Amino acid sequence: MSLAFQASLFDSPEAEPTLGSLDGLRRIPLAAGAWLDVLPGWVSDSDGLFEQLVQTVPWRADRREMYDRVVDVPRLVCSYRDGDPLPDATLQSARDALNTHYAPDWAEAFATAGLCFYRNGGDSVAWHGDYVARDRLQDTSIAILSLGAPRMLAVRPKGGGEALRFPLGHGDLLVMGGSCQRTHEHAVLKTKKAVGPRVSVQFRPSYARSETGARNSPSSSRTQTSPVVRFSSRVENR
Ligand SMILES: O=C(O)CCC(=O)C(=O)O
Ligand SMILES: [Fe+2]
Repeated sequence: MSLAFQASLFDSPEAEPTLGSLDGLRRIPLAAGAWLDVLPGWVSDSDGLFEQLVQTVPWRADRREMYDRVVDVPRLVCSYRDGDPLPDATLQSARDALNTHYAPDWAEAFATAGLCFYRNGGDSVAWHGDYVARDRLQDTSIAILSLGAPRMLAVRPKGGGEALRFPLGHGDLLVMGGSCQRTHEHAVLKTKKAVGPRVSVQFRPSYARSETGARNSPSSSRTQTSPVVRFSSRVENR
């Protein structure tokens, strides 16, 4: 897979990724009990981590049924279930640190990891609330670690309202919490700007699922066959 990622100016080539303190998280309250926690630059020296994930994760190209046709999901994905070893020790440490930090607030630990690979500005995820979590009455937290080229994560209230846009850069952390999955939608929209590749790592409690609802483990996804995800409530390919 070719990589047009411009490595950070500050990473030394042999540097190991380092997790910063989560004490620096800043909370942004949204309407209706939703909130976001943001921490730019949580993971530093992460060029090697990014490149390793791009090269070694068994990325899968999903297809999904949209009304009467089957379309490509516009990004590559790989899902790690509760108990699956993660593809890099830093991701394990990141999930442990998040669980330690948030443990006093809720009982549902981050357990799974969904990885998305956005190859360029044409890759995207359409407006959605994460599967299962959006239909629950209880609050859910989902943490996103962004690596590689910056992309904008947009968040808006369900049913209309102003969209907030958060630039997620290399090593940045954003946690969606409270009622966010059921009262708000989020998206990484396509852009015509020339943007490099990006990997998003989403940590979720075990019941919550990514936008497509896909839950296959890496072992079941190593084949290059692309299962069709039957799920068509939104227009995906825009
Ligand atoms: O790319 C991201 O950071 C968000 C991905 C996402 O929302 C999803 O897969 O459910
Ligand atoms: Fe999502």
